[in-house]
Amino acid sequence: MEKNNAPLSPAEAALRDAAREYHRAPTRGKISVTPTKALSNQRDLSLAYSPGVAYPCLDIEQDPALAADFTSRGNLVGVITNGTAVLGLGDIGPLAAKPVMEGKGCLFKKFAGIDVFDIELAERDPDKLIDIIAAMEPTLGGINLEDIKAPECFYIERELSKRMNIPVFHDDQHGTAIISSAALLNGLELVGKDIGAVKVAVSGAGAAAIACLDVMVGLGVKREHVFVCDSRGVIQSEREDARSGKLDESKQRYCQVTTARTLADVVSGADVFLGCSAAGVLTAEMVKTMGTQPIILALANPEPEIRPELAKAVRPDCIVATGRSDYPNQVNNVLCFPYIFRGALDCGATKITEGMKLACVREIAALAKAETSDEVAAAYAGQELAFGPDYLIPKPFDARLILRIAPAVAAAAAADGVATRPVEDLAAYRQSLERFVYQTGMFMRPVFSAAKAAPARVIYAEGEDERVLRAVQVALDEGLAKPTLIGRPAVLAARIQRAGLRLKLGDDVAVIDPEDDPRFRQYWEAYHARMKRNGVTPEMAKSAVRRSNTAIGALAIELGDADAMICGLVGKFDRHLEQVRDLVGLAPGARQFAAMNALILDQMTLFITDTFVNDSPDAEELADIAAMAAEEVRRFGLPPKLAFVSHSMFGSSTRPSAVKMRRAHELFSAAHPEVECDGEMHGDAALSESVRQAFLPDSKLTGAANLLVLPTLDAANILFNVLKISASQGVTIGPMLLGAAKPVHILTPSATVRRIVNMTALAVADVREARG
Ligand SMILES: NC(=O)C1=CN([C@@H]2O[C@H](COP(=O)(O)OP(=O)(O)OC[C@H]3O[C@@H](n4cnc5c(N)ncnc54)[C@H](OP(=O)(O)O)[C@@H]3O)[C@@H](O)[C@H]2O)C=CC1
Ligand SMILES: CC(=O)C(=O)O
Ligand SMILES: [Mg+2]
Repeated sequence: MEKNNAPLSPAEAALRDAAREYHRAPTRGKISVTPTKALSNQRDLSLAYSPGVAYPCLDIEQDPALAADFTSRGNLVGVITNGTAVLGLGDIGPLAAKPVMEGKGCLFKKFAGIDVFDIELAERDPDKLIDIIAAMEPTLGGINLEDIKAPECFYIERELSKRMNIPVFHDDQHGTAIISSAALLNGLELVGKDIGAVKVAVSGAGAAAIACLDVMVGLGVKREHVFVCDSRGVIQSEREDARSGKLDESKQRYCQVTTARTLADVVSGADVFLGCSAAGVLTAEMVKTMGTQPIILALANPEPEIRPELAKAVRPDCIVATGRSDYPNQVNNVLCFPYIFRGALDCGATKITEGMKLACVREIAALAKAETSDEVAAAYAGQELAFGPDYLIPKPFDARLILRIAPAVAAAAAADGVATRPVEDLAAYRQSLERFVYQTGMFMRPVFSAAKAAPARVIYAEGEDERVLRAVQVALDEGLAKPTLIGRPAVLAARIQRAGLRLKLGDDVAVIDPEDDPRFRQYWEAYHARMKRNGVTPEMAKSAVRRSNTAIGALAIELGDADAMICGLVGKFDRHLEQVRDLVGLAPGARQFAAMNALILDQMTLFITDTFVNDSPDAEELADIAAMAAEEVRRFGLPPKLAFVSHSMFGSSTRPSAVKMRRAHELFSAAHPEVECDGEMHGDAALSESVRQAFLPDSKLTGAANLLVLPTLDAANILFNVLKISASQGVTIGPMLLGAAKPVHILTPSATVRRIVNMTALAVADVREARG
């Protein structure tokens, strides 16, 4: 990556701006510390702090193992750097490294539920660094060293592992080694080459490269087949530093007696290229000279040693992996570090052993060859996920990573004798890990993937709204949709310019001018044809089409000019619904419209219905609404789990609304026996299995419900808004309109750009689903 003041392409400039905005707003940075206990009265205060806190303190003094029960230490990892080798950006210092460390913290949390303190230390002296980090043992359950440069990192990690009684892991070394080794094993299997016979050319001799090589040699690569370059060329015996004995021991292990001097020399004839160095150092010319079906692991971040398209252009037979998420085969340590720590923390491991690392290699390599689960297929809809040159290793959003790696690591820790709390029942442990699978990180992924696989034509009724224009820009950049804006061209152009957007009217984006469009006649005639038996004259049809952009959008869908519509950013929900009801109508089999909203909260994702349409649906209507809502939940790759919620708990009340909810559950359950559901029940019972089981141990609903069916519109709408406002970090999706004959979503005036983008993706995914 170029430094910030270098000229950037428009796409790179857009990414830079988006990244700055993402880091700055709505809160500064990416991570915060949140209390997990109530602290709302005098008693809480005396428990959380003095005097009550003294008791767990004294208990821990007596028995240090109790710190795992009484504090958050057992789930807390320190991501620690001194900023000397930050991604491929180099020695940018600890302060500038902080966004990366916060980022690692987010990944730990989202993928494995692990809390992180990111700790950036202004200290370069290895011995002092060791002392500082070792002194943090009482605070942390594990240490993830990050972006500390070689060769110091080897010494630092070795000494800390010796001194500390908690897992210490240098992510850039071992995380990278684990993933790249899995990719190498699978790549060699695909090209049918023997690991003992392949020639490996390497760019980089730092933390990542040396660790990768050590594992690869352990797996069978012959050391004499390995040729390594650092920033000064090939590491070989004639080099001045080699002759004078100044070569670090880690490089010395790979020093060769050879006439090769440059990367080009060693790449020639190589079967494998491993790059953990710097952007663009491997040229297309060099790739041309590689052996048959070469495997190229170009892992420098964020810009790899070579872009896959350049390598493929000269060698279509090559297999390429990079550290980036925008190409196939993302070899990135994010596939490993959340899960190896999950397993290590859960069994109280005191070390990360070779056995635990090899367990990760095995699981990751095997996972790429395992049959793809429904969730993964949904998450990466439209992509080829069969083991092959473009699918060497699993994808980061593969939910099975945690389910497979963490138990394998815990088992290996027990086998190696480092587990202080060995996991007794691995099957039960694996099941307990499912709670992490459907959390926020994964949530919109299936919908976006489905949309990207087949971008459909989405029409936006409020095209002139700046939020819509910004969302459309994102939709275009992401390849989510082919947009049509309803709006006056001059106004649209002025607002696009004022917002500094790049979308081009008529080019990227179609336009319907509500004041002057050649299709006007066609549209009002269609309106009239549809409404003439509702007392609408041709003149009234003309005026209705002129007055309502939502009507224009609905007619555009009706006449085949668009596939889906987003509207509702201005005006009342019910006015938009009226147009949709009249002009789009109900889907075959649907008996009413309904609305559902989703909340992505820290601990869970919740869908709530009916938030906007039906005042007080009866039991039959609620059962129908629940069925439509459950279907929509599946669109997110989630198995729906329904709770019909009420003031009543499994018959504790006989008031009409309790009876209604009970009946709604019975009707739904009879029609959809395959879906997990129960009711009527309290809201807490819906989310807590233990509360529910105290009343009904054999409930058909397991774990937490993810879809709450509420008795009335008031209840649903109020619940949704209260949750929305009380969850500071919550993301909301919706309202999703259920029951319409075509994908139409009526948003609300409070919709943000992000919500419009999400709803665009959902509308496109709906189109895809409807087309089958
Ligand atoms: N995809 C992934 O998961 C990961 C990728 N990486 C990437 O690997 C790269 C190195 O990281 P790391 O090992 O932690 O950093 P280090 O600083 O420890 O090592 C960097 C190495 O790259 C060498 N190098 C620098 N420039 C060149 C060049 N032009 N040609 C050949 N070698 C060069 C350095 O040479 P010298 O020894 O002479 O200074 C050094 O050996 C980064 O780009 C990082 O983003 C790292 C970890 C994970
Ligand atoms: C991925 C990573 O840790 C790095 O590039 O440094
Ligand atoms: Mg790193």
